Amino acid sequence: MAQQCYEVDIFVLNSDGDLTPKLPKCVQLRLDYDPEGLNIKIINDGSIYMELPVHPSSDCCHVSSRSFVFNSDNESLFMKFSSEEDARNFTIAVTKAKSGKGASVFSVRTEDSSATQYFQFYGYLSQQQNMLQDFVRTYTYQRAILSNLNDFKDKVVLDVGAGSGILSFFAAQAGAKRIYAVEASSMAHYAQKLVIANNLEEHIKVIPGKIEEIELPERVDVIISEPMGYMLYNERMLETYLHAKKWLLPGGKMYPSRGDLHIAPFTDDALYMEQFSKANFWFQTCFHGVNLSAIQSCALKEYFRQPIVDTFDIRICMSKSLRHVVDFLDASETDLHTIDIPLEFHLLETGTCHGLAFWFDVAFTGSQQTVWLSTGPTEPLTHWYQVRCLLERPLVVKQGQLLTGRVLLVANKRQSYDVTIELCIEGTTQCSSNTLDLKNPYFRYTGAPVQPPPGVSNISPSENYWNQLDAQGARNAVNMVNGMSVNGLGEVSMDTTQAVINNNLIANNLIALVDPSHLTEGTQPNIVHPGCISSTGRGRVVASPTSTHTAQLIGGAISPSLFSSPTAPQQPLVMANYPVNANLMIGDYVTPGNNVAMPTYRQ
Ligand SMILES: C[S@@+](CC[C@H](N)C(=O)[O-])C[C@H]1O[C@@H](n2cnc3c(N)ncnc32)[C@H](O)[C@@H]1O
Repeated sequence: MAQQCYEVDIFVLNSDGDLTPKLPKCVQLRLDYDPEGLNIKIINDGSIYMELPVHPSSDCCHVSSRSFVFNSDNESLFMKFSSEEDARNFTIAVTKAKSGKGASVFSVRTEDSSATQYFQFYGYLSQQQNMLQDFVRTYTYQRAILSNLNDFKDKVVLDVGAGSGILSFFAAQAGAKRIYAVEASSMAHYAQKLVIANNLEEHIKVIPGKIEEIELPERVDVIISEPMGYMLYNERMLETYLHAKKWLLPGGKMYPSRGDLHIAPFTDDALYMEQFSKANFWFQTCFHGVNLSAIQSCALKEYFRQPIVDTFDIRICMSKSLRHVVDFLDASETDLHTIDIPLEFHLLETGTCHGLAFWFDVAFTGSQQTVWLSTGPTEPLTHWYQVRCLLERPLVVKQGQLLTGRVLLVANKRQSYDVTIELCIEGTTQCSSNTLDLKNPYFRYTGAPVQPPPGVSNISPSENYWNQLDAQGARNAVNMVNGMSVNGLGEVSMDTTQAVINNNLIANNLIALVDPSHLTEGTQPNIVHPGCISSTGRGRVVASPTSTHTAQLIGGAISPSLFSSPTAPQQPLVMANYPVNANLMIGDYVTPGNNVAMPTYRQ
């Protein structure tokens, strides 16, 4: 990590202009990058004696060709450098940190308070861990990179917003020659520690700082990043990602290469009533003797300004989703300041439209393979969930009608967007609109499995349930017949793994895929592909988000058929040893060694 160090003698300058040694001997001054500017660390005998943050209002200046004065809270420190050159370099760095603010694209578009809170958030290991433990996210990135070795082998890579450095490590695994891992939060220190501990200093260069403010020694072949926020655009980090293209060589690649925002009208009476009822608290005319009703309408506005972050059954969508595509190779950062998306939906059902649902997919278009990462409601849940924007006045619509309108996203200085949704029923005068604050979403996800919307059963659900159970019971009734496993449906299996899966996994209700090679009678299997239940509840277990290997979830466990399937992974990657009696629940997000708490930020 680029760091500047200087040998200095430090004195206290008193009000008469006299100097008294602060420390008996020469000490080291170290200049560390800080998200708000710079941090001067006084190092005495190898440990930090004092820290002096430098920001635009810091009171300091050079006083001769070899000295510098820094006024801290209660004293003036006089620093005497061992050479004029050191003093000059130190002064340049401090002056730049003091005045540099306001100069970069990032600082012009961001309020200081927002940036401080944002980078503090990403400076926490626990927050990086939450993202790392989003298995769908992390594994898909790894697959996208490792499936396209040609794009990485011996190439120079830039990791935009490297965080813990995980994507840089994936690029190193793919054989990249050099990787610049740029990270603006204090997480850069930890990334550097990981680089050293993994013996990759030759390949991964951690650069603390903002993409908009750092310099690289060369241009790069590939840019990798995970810049997506809620509803794709929240955080405005996509602009940072696009800004980074100033370092991309002609013909270079972007991972991801494209983002699709999906938008669909939805119906959800329960959600609408929930928000309405909360606001109705203010409708009381005698709350402890006080009439609150004068501000009920303001409360309603406030609640309806909050986008809802959670997941839902796709069947609440009243038409096919519309897709708004951003090509990261073509787009420029200013394209994302105002995003105006015209809408046209052909309604598939009659009912009440309560607003618009949003989710996004990104594609990694490599030269060997294209890999998709989806946050859609039909896919395994990620820490981005889905987002819904409610209308305060819902629209009653009929099947076959055309719903038109627009979504207008206007970027703000709080690293987010003001979202306006407008919907009109064609051929009528019925229109409704709302403006929401994406920076302040209502995080509604509880972990409870999603419910299908009422009224979608066309057969008797009770009978259907018992029929399925009967079939599964017969399937589980495995007997050995002439050395072969035969189940109650007469299905034959030569594969000993099936019996073990039946005996252990189904019995213990584990939702994860196991390495078949470890499945021998009586031993505990290694879990190699911890899966994630799709948001449709009893849907699929995904073997690997990038593969097509899926298994049906039957009675709370995976179907053994995955392992007899010709498409099953031949050599599954061993991710972790997982105790077979781990107490996972259906719908739990499964990662090695942990059940993930979903992050509450990315806002
Ligand atoms: C969503 S996290 C991704 C971290 C890591 N790449 C990963 O995939 O786990 C985004 C990271 O980008 C950093 N970041 C955001 N804006 C940045 C900027 N303008 N310059 C450098 N880093 C930035 C944040 O501090 C955060 O650590």
